[in-house]
Amino acid sequence: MLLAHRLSAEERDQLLPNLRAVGWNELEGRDAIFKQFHFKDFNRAFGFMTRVALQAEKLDHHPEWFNVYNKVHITLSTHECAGLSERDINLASFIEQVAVSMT
Ligand SMILES: C[C@H](O)[C@H](O)[C@H]1CNC2=NC(N)=NC(=O)C2=N1
Repeated sequence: MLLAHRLSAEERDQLLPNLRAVGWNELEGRDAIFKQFHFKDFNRAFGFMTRVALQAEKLDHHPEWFNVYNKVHITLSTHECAGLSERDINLASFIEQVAVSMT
């Protein structure tokens, strides 16, 4: 896989507004993005996680996440570059598509 690089200020200005608009935010104190999802019940939440997990494995890019019942909290960051890379943006975009289809 291509080496990941931390997004530049210009790249962030270009790529983050779409994700901010749907609830993703940059963390303070860590170069990562975060969003909380709420579903109707555990089945929906876990179905969502299953679909994201399979894609994450395919991309070899995995979410840090927390689930209880119908809540899923997700943090995305790239270890290789110790921060936010295009891989996180791509995975977040995929996650959004799945979430829309599950709510
Ligand atoms: C060796 C392998 O490419 C790395 O461990 C992958 C696996 N999944 C990963 N997931 C995330 N979110 N960030 C990474 O840097 C990462 N690295």
